[in-house]
Order: sequence, then structure tokens, then C-alpha cells
Amino acid sequence: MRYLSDIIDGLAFTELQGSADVEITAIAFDSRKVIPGSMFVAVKGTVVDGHDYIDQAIKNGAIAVICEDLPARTTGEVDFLMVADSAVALGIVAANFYDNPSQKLKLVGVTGTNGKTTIATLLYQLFRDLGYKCGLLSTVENQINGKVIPSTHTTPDPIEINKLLAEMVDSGCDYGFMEVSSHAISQKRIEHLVFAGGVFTNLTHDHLDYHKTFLRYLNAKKAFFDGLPKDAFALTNSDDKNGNVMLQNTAAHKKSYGLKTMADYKARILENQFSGLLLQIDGEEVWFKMVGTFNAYNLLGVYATAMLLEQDKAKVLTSLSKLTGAEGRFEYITAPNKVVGIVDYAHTPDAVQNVLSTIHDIRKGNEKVITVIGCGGDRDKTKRPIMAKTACEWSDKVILTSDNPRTEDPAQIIKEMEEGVDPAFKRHTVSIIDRHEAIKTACMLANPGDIILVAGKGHENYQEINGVKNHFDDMEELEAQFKDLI
Ligand SMILES: CC(=O)N[C@H]1[C@@H](OP(=O)(O)OP(=O)(O)OC[C@H]2O[C@@H](n3ccc(=O)[nH]c3=O)[C@H](O)[C@@H]2O)O[C@H](CO)[C@@H](O)[C@@H]1O[C@H](C)C(=O)N[C@@H](C)C(=O)N[C@H](CCC(=O)O)C(=O)O
Ligand SMILES: Nc1ncnc2c1ncn2[C@@H]1O[C@H](COP(=O)(O)OP(=O)(O)OP(=O)(O)O)[C@@H](O)[C@H]1O
Ligand SMILES: N[C@H](CCC[C@H](N)C(=O)O)C(=O)O
Ligand SMILES: [Mg+2]
Repeated sequence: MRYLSDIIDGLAFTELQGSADVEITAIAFDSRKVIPGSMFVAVKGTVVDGHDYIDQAIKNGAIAVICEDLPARTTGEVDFLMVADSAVALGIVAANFYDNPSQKLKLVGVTGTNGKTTIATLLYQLFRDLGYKCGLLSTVENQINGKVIPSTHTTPDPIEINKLLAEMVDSGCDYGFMEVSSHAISQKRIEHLVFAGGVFTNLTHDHLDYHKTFLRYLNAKKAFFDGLPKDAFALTNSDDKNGNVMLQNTAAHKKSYGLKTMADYKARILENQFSGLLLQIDGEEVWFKMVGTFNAYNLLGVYATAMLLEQDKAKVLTSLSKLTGAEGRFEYITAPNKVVGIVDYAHTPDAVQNVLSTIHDIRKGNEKVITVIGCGGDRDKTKRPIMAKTACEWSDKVILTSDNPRTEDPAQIIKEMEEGVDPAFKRHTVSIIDRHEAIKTACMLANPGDIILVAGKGHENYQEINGVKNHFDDMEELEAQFKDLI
């Protein structure tokens, strides 16, 4: 229970109708979740306008409303606060309602197109191994000291973020590691959070359905660093074309990591095999269990973050060398007849290229690479032909299939992918809508030693079709087929 006056601390409002001296039981931005005594924040969304649900929120028991436009009729029994930006206001009131938990632990945010889950998860695993109590907010799952809390988003809404951070604080956490998606930044989900540091991974093609242009996507990511306080660190990947741009206007301490260019934290790949990476990292030679050049970047980013958080170098490297990262990222199994299956969450052109070039670099002979890949529905359509093209360029055979069709026709998504296939490669490509059949076909086509990459869904244990999530697990599918490959 909190007083309205406490909850609106720091909120710039242009008008208050009513008294700030009322008790608020909960905050909600969805009228359907309003409980009696709540404050309802009306946010203009991408589909509907929350202002249209103010009446419903009041019917459900809201006693205070934050909005950008006052309704035509207001009732004296409900407090109304007018603000310029309700999404920003939501971040402020959510943080205040939970007593600003981000200020009570060291919160590190990770942003970029690919690698966020991997870096945030490795940081969480590393810091737990170093003996700290920690929390994690990630695409795969949220965790507080080992307790798993299912996640619905890469970065949850402001109420959920602050609620989870408050639970971390109550559980004695010293650190919180979270992914910061570009959607979250532009929708102000991270407003009013106090970060101890921010990490940039890379910026490549994704989410242009939402941001429309690459520049707007870039600026959304950059806004995270622009908002960091001056006592935080801002760590960037200096090998990424936009690495320096990200930190251009930050007040935080600027630090960098890289394999190729000048950087504060440097590493060199000495060996890159299926069993792992040998890196010379900050002058030390260390074996890691993670595979591929992109993971050299992730490991270096994690190492640099740990150094910026003043951890002991030897302990960090020893612990990091044991870690395997997040579920569904370059996970592999071998069939009795030595066919290798890899499940990876590559769902952007760059990730597909990275994972396939890694497979290419580390395969021993001329084993065939068979890729099973689809693209998500209700997501960036422009990446579809590029992902298919990239898959074809780096594979011997490609099976185009469904990812999460969501509300789209899967056959149409596949058609859009087919447009990226070079005519000369067409005969090495087959389209199979049913993902189960697609994986089965890949297994039937594989000879001993061949490598099957099943890309795009990683840890996801469902396939979303028209709002229904049906159980589907790429690794389970491979395991079932592999039993018979003798
Ligand atoms: C496109 C998008 O990002 N949408 C997010 C956004 O919802 P929205 O703006 O579409 O909401 P809306 O449906 O237009 O509704 C507007 C407002 O009216 C309210 N409302 C609506 C109906 C009603 O009956 N009553 C009511 O009060 C809603 O609660 C909302 O406040 O704000 C919601 C609350 O934070 C999010 O749950 C929702 O995520 C949707 C479900 C989603 O799928 N988002 C994906 C694309 C996403 O965010 N992905 C990123 C990861 C991307 C990546 O890097 O890979 C993520 O962070 O997960
Ligand atoms: N540093 C990296 N650079 C490029 N590609 C990477 C990197 N790290 C991981 N990948 C590729 O991207 C995929 C997704 O990785 P990860 O889940 O860590 O990214 P993410 O940024 O969390 O993605 P999302 O936007 O869905 O949350 C991996 O399965 C791998 O194929
Ligand atoms: N966080 C990403 C996940 C994409 C995963 C892929 N399997 C898909 O459904 O497109 C998104 O929401 O765009
Ligand atoms: Mg993620």
C-alpha cells in the first residue's frame, strides 16, 4: 500500500484533479488487470489507445488515472493526473510504487541485436559462481537466486520489471542483469531505472517492421546509453560499425571490448573447435566451453563487465571457462551414426551467418551442412529473403519451414523466404510447412558425419499459431529422430 503523493514523486504532471492523499493498492496499465484501489495509467499503444479504456478501468475499481488527454467527463471520485507522456509516467510510478529497487542493487543492462541473452545469462551464472546473490531478466527466463520465473518478453513491462527487481532486493541480491530490447527502450519500459552499467553487443538487421528504418532502430538502442548516469559504465563492442556511435552522447564512463580494433579489453582467438574456444583474453590463455567467434565477443563482453564491476581477474576467468550460457544457443547432440544436430536461436540474418560460418570453420572434413530454417510471423518481413539467402550460401541443403507463424499464413512466409534463394541453389532447397516433417526430412537426408542446423527457435518449447502456443521443441524433435539414426 502506497500513498499517491509518494508514487508520483518526480513525476512532471500538468494538472492534478483530486487529492494526492489517497492510498493506492496497485498500478495497472491494462484496464482488465485493474483491482479496486488501483492507479490506471492510460498508454497509447501500437494497436489501441489505453485512453479508450479509462471508463472500464474505473468500473473495475481504479481510483486514480494518469493520462495524456483528460476524458470529456471526469468524476470527482477519481483522481486525474495529466502528463505529457504516459509511458514515461508509467516507468516513474512503477519504480516509485516498488520503492525504486534498481537503486538498491547493481543493475546491468545488455542491449544489441544479438547476444543479449547470452551475455546476461553468462553474467548471472558468473556472479552466482563468484558467490553473489543475483537476478536475471531474459528472453529465456527470469531468475532470482536460482528460482525460475517464466518470462514473456525479452524486457518485461515497467510494472513487472520493478516487481521483479523488488523481489531481487528482498532476496538480498547484489546484482541484477537484464536484457534491454529496442522495443523496451522505445516504449519506455526502462524509464526511471538506475543502471550501474550498460553493455552493447552489436547492431544488425532486425525489427524493421517496428522501427521502420535502421537509423531509428539504431537511435532506439543509443537512447539506452544516452540515459545512463555519469557514475555508470557504458561498455561497447569496438569492432561493431556502430559501437562508437552508441556511446557518442553518454554521460557514463566509456569502455570498449574488441577482437580486431583498439579496445580497453582485448581478446584473440587461438583455437575455435566444436568443443570450445581457446582465447587469449586480456593477456591470459583460457579454454572456454562456448563455441564460435560470436561467443568470443560474448565472453569478452562478460569478462570486461566483470572487470568494470571490480571482480578478481583470475576468479572470473576460472569461473567463465566452465560456463555454457543460455539454453538453445548452439546446443548440439550426436546421433549413433555420428550425424550432428545443432539447435540455435539464430533468427536474424547476422545470427544465421554467424552460426553457419562457425559450423563451416570448425567442421573437420567436407561433411554436408543441412539447415532447417523458418521466419517468425508478425515480425520484420524484410529479413525473410535475406535469412533464406544466407542459409543457402552457407549450407549444402536447406529446408525452409515454419517458425512461429503467429497470425500469418505460413505458406506465404515461406514464399517470401524463397524469394531470397538463388535460382542455382533451388534444387538444393525444399519447402516443408510442418516443422516436425522438416526436421525429420533433414535427418533422412543426412549421412554419417553430416551436420544439421535447426535455426530460429532455440530454447522455445512451443510453436505459436494464431494465438495458440502448441508444444514444440527443436531439441526434442532431433532427439526423437536421432534415436533411429544407427
Ligand atoms: C508491439 C509491442 O511491442 N507491443 C507491446 C506493447 O503493447 P501495445 O502498445 O501493442 O498495446 P496495445 O494493445 O496497443 O494497448 C495499448 C494500451 O491499452 C491497454 N488496454 C488494451 C486493451 C484493453 O482492454 N484495456 C487496456 O487497458 C493496454 O494494456 C496498453 O497499455 O506494450 C505491451 C506492454 O509492455 C507489450 O506486452 C506489448 O508486447 C507485445 C505483446 C509483443 O509481442 N512485443 C514484442 C514485439 C516485443 O516487445 N519484443 C521484444 C523483444 C524483441 C527482440 O529484441 O528480440 C521484447 O522485449 O520482448
Ligand atoms: N555476439 C553475437 N553476435 C552475433 N550473433 C550472435 C551473438 N551472440 C549470439 N548470436 C547469435 O544470435 C542468436 C541469439 O542469441 P541471443 O539469444 O544471445 O541474442 P538476443 O540478443 O538475446 O536475442 P533476442 O533479441 O531474441 O532477445 C544465437 O543463437 C546466435 O546464433
Ligand atoms: N524476440 C524475438 C524472438 C524471435 C524468435 C523467432 N522464433 C520468431 O518467432 O520470430 C522477437 O520477438 O522478434
Ligand atoms: Mg534475448
